[in-house]
Amino acid sequence: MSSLDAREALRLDDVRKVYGTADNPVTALDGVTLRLPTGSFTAVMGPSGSGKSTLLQCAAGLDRATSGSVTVAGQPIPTGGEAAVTKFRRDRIGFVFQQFNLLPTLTALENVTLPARLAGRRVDRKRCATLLAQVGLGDRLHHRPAQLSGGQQQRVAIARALASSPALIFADEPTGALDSRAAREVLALLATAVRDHGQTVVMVTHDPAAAAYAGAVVFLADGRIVGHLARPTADAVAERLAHLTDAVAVAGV
Ligand SMILES: Nc1ncnc2c1ncn2[C@@H]1O[C@H](COP(=O)(O)OP(=O)(O)OP(=O)(O)O)[C@@H](O)[C@H]1O
Repeated sequence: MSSLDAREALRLDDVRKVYGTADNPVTALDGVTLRLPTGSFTAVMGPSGSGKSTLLQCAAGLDRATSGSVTVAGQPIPTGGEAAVTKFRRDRIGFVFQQFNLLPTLTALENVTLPARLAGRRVDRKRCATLLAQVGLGDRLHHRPAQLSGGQQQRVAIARALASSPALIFADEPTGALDSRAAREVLALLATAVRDHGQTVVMVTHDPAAAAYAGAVVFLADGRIVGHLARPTADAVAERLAHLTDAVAVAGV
């Protein structure tokens, strides 16, 4: 595939991220190369401190890699000022966070239309309402977040992420604040967005049961990709993860 191939929703080439000072550097990502095709659902897993959040931050343009390149749907993340990167993110990337990140004073529908309003795009309220109906909240359009359960709030956040038809959705521990039933509903929605609508999703999770909803799992340890599992089951993921955590402990990291 060429470097401008839009069938590749995400491409990382030899991405390194070093925090700290020259005297005391912390290498959070140590040469990560990754290609994710459009329409894929990938879970990113690894021991604590392995670089999962850093990978997501750099891949989403929320933080800048120290070296290497990140390409979203064939377009490199701009290297210019913050305004260009913000526009790039708004146009191409959706986010789902552990704590939902809804605005408490806005209704469900207003939360879903907000990104378009902020970006100065035409607001398609009908489409946003349809998305809320698709995530099972057709009768909650005018409720505020405090009037919704955690699972319902996360479903609003998913509708919000889908509203701009982004090339890529990043989900950071999307089920971390939910009970297991609400978690299953949220994961099923993400999987449906991928299967039925060709959405691309990258999800950071600690939970093997959540990872099993993805089509593939990428394992990180010590800032490097150390494994890949296609068609994961919760048991297979848990086993791989246990080995990784043991290996990190043995290495004294
Ligand atoms: N802003 C920062 N400044 C310095 N070091 C950092 C910073 N952010 C992360 N790190 C370090 O980079 C490494 C990777 O951190 P990261 O948060 O990406 O790991 P993680 O896999 O997401 O961990 P967890 O599962 O615990 O959330 C760790 O060693 C961490 O201490």
